[in-house]
Amino acid sequence: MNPLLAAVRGRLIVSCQAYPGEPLRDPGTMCRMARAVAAGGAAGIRAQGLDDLRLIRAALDLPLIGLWKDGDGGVFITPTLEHALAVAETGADVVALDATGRPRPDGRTLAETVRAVHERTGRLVMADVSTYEEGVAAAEAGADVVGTTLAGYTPYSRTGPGPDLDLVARLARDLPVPVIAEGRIHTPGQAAEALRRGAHAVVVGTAITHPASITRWFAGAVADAAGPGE
Ligand SMILES: CC(=O)N[C@H](C=O)[C@@H](O)[C@H](O)[C@H](O)COP(=O)(O)O
Repeated sequence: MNPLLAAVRGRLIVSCQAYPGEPLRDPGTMCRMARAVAAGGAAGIRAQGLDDLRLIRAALDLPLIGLWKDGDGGVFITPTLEHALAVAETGADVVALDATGRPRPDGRTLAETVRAVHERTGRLVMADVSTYEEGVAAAEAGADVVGTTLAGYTPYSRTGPGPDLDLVARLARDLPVPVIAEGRIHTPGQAAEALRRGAHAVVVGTAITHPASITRWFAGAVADAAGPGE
């Protein structure tokens, strides 16, 4: 197994991302976030945006999964080969990209994109998928690792409040490449369960690095407990 993938086996990877318009949307801030989660035991970092990736790469030696979100509908996670090459250029070890069955904006197939990333950069490719069929196709297309990142985020995939651990288990059972559980893992128990269901590693983002969401969870619970006011 590739040493980078071996290094994250059975471990937690933390996604450090802030969204457009948010107060923490700043490469220096995300770099500090990455250092903070590394201090807490993260075995790898997943991050978005070329500036964030460059800073995090310079600050940390941990395996780094990079992506570039562009656009907000359809294929937006590292949507084209140009985006993927730019992510590789930052020094990220793994290029994460949309590997759903939807047409890619540059007209390339997933297999063509994966091959070009391998040949031109030598980086690993993480295929972000939303269904079992997409996971199988991504492995056939040459992806080095498959993530359940987009489960619940395509119009045709199962949506639920929690992670799709059945999808993790089925992919882990059938694919010849490691499967990373990612998406809506909100508790340590869910992260542990993902590993028990066969995941190679677990990516957690929101529940660790997105204070607005975490605050909303707590504020909602407190408001529910308080009940209707006077
Ligand atoms: C669907 C999409 O755009 N996912 C993104 C992919 O990088 C991030 O916004 C997520 O935070 C990440 O996947 C981790 O998941 P969660 O934050 O649920 O732990």
